[in-house]
Amino acid sequence: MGLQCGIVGLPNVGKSTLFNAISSGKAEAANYPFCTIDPNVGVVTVPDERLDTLETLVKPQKVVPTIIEFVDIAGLVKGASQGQGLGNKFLANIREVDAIVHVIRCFEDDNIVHVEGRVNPIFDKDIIDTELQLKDLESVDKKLQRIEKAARVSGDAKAKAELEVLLRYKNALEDGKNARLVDATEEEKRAAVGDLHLLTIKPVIYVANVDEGSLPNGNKYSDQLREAVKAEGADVLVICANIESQISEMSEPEEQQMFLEEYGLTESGLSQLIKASYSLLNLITYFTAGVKEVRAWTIQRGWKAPQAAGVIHTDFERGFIRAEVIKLPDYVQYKSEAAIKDAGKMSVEGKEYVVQDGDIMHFRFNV
Ligand SMILES: Nc1ncnc2c1ncn2[C@@H]1O[C@H](COP(=O)(O)OP(=O)(O)OP(=O)(O)O)[C@@H](O)[C@H]1O
Ligand SMILES: [Mg+2]
Repeated sequence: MGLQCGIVGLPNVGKSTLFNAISSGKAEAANYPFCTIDPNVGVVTVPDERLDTLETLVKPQKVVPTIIEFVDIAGLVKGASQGQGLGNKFLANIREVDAIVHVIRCFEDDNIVHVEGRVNPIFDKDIIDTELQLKDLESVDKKLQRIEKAARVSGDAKAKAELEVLLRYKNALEDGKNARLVDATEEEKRAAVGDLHLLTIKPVIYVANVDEGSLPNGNKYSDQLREAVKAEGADVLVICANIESQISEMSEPEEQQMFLEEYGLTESGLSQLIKASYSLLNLITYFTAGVKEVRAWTIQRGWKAPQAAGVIHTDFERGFIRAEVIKLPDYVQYKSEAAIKDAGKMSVEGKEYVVQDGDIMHFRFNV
C-alpha cells in the first residue's frame, strides 16, 4: 500500500543515521546540519515472528514479509513555517507522509553541533511542534475564511457545524496543542479538516536518540521527553542511532544478537521502531500459507474479508465467495491444514467477516 513514515526533527539529531540503519545505508549521514536535502525513501520489511513459525510448519519455497516505507526528511529549524532553511519544501515533504517519527537528540557530544547550542529535548520538541502548528494554523485559517462566508451568506447548517469544529482546531493550535489532540468525532474530523492534510494530526512516535552508554533504559533527557509526552499518549522509543547503524551492518544474526546483549537489549531498536510504526499506521497483517509461498499481507485494521482479499488481487475482491480462516495457535497445535480441518478448527467466513491480525486466510472466488 506504500504507506510512509517520515523521519522528522531538528538538524543534526541523528535522523539520517537512523534512516541509514533502517534501509541499510543509502542516505548520507554527516556531522553537519542540512546534510540531507532531498527526502530519501527506504523500504523495509516488517519483522514478524509469526512468519518464522509458519515457515517452520509449512516449509514453503519462499517467504515474503510485508513492507513499510520510511522517508528521511531534512531537518527543520525555527521559522520553517515562514520558509526558513528551505522550511516550505521540508514541510511539504512531511505533508506527504502518513505518520511521523520524531527524532529528538538525547545524547551529549561536544563534537556534534546542536543548532540551538544545547541539548534540551523539551525545547527541541517544542520548536518542531510550533513550526508544524503554525503551518496548520495557516491551513485552518484559510478554510475558516471560506466557510465563514458560506455560513453567513446561506445560513447553511452544515457550514455552521464545520465552522464550530474548525474553531476548535484553531483554538487548540493557537494554544500550542497538536491537532491530533483535538476532541472531535471521526465524522467531524473528516468534514472539517479531512481535506487539509494537517501536519500535527498525523500519528506520531518519538525516538529518544541516546548515547550508547544510556542503553537500554535511557537517561535524564529521555526521561524528560517521556514526561513531556505523557499527556499525548504517544510511544517514546529509546534508541541509539549509532548502535543501530552498527548492528545493521552486521551480516550474521548471531553476531547481531551478541552485540545486542552487550547493550542489554533483547531486540534491536529498529525492529521495535518498525513494528511500532506499523501499528501507528493502524495496519495489521494477515497471512497466506502454501508450499509455494508463505506470505504476509498488510491491511488496515477493520477491513472486511473481500477488501482484504483485494490486496492480493482485485479479482479476489470482485469475485469473492468466502474465506477460510485458520488461527495461528491452531496451526501450531495441529501442524497441517488437513488436521486443522478434521479438528473443525477452520472457519468459513463470508463478506462481513472483519479480518483479524494474524489470521491465516484462504480466499474462494469466482470471476
Ligand atoms: N546516538 C548518537 N550518539 C552519538 N552520536 C550520534 C548519535 N546519533 C547520531 N549521532 C551523530 O550525529 C551526527 C548527525 O547525524 P545525522 O547526519 O544522522 O543527523 P540528521 O538529523 O540527519 O541531520 P540533518 O538534519 O542535517 O540531515 C552524525 O555525526 C552521527 O554520527
Ligand atoms: Mg540527515
